[in-house]
Amino acid sequence: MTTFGERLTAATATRGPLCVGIDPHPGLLDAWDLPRTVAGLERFAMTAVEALGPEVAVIKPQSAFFEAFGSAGVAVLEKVLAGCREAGALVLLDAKRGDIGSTMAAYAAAYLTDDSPLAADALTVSPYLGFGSLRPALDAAAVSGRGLFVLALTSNPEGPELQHAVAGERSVAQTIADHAAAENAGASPLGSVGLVVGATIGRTGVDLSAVNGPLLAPGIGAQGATAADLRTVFGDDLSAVLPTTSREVLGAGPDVAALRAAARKSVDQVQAALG
Ligand SMILES: O=c1ccn([C@@H]2O[C@H](COP(=O)(O)O)[C@@H](O)[C@H]2O)c(=O)[nH]1
Repeated sequence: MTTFGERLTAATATRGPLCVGIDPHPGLLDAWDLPRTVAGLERFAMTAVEALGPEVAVIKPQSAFFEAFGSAGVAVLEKVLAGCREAGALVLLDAKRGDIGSTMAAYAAAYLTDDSPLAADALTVSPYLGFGSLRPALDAAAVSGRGLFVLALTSNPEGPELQHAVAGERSVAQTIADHAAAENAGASPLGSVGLVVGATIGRTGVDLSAVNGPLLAPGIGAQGATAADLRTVFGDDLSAVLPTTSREVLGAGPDVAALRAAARKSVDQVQAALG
């Protein structure tokens, strides 16, 4: 069994270090001249899969926009997950799950086990019920060769109030980074427990050097960060950075060739910034 860290390393080496999000915002459906219905959602999402699936290393569907349409929207999400897989892209489901351990076990069954229709290569999770509450997801991911991205320093302006707070001698974010490092210890070339660290946040003040896992960097484009900001945020830890952007690329649609061109432009920009 290959690990998520191994598959991610291979995918970014081949396709470049970029994740593109599928975020079917109502305004984007309008811009693509699609109805704000399940049919519009499906057309939007599957066009994005057709354009980006053969092109980028990782695709990140944002679960919220699918859940907003109820069970029919979740059925579209299932098609997106299968379509990304068929096209050769890794799929990171952005659902930011986090709960008490016994409920976390149910989330792990939903997203991190082979026979689930919602299984993804990796899942975003929230550690704010305590990192240890993620244990069922950590164990399920390890057993099935999947990955997790743990929220550490999020891209939104409200994040620092909680994430920079000092508890004991370390900031909350540093504690999360240290837990991830412990999970990834000894993994090569990269562990499968990543962190989310926003490209918008400036200098992190957090030592990420021991994490040994992928660092997902949202915030480029619509949230105001640029590829050039990655160097400021990550300093010497650029090698494991996986920038992710959604609206910046999706805004180029609905034309498939235009979406691909936008993704390629973003890959070139982040490759230049990461060196
Ligand atoms: O800290 C975080 C964690 C997750 N996100 C998600 O990434 C995308 C960003 O979309 P853009 O259109 O590129 O702004 C979205 O799905 C967020 O939920 C984040 O932005 N920041």
